[in-house]
Amino acid sequence: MTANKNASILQTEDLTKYILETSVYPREAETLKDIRNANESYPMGFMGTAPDAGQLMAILLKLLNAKKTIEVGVFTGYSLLLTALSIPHDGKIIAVDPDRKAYEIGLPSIKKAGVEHKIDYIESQALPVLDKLLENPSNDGNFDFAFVDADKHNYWNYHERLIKLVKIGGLIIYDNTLWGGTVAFPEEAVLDHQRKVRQDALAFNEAIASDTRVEICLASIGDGFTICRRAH
Ligand SMILES: C[S@@+](CC[C@H](N)C(=O)[O-])C[C@H]1O[C@@H](n2cnc3c(N)ncnc32)[C@H](O)[C@@H]1O
Repeated sequence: MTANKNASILQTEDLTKYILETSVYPREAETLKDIRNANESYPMGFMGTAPDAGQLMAILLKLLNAKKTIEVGVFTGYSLLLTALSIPHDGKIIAVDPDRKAYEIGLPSIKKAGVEHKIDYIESQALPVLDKLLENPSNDGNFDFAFVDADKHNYWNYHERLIKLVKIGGLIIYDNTLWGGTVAFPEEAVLDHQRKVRQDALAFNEAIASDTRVEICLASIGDGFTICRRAH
């Protein structure tokens, strides 16, 4: 068994296509489409957050009335723009990624959408930025929402920091936690290039499942979305 890269976690291209074409693309903002289109010709453009998972994230942001958020792993900005479109006019996103070149691909769409003022983009590795935020006690529990879609081996390090920065009742979402379905593959079916990140995903999934500080749902959407609600 190998992951079908066009089929998301559903593993059938037809079903993925049906969901996208029926309920996602017809309602997707033009500026988000622009980023998706730009990704098609950008190296590793497939890394953009899956639009159906993004649609779920937009609803959660609105249900939460999220105003202050953190994004770890921006790439060309699909999930960032989606977040900026889902929070109020005076909402703020601290968005961290060392790859400014990728961010600049999506920046014209972010500007066109009129939401650039909500974004504080920090060109950096995320851990030092989160540590810096934690140095200021007024940041404890000061964020409504965080989205993590970056280096998978650091997910637990991000979690230990974000659990302090996000308020009780706030959400942290981790992307790619099913890693193309490989988390459930027998070892011999896993391709060499999938092995390392699959191990990271397995370790993270096990750790988060026994973390009593959060309520969790591993939603089988996109490439696996682990939704955590800070419980205390
Ligand atoms: C899967 S992409 C993010 C996709 C993005 N959510 C979107 O919708 O387009 C992963 C991103 O994580 C970034 N990244 C990798 N290591 C990082 C780190 N230590 N801190 C912050 N970002 C990192 C990469 O530069 C890359 O842009």
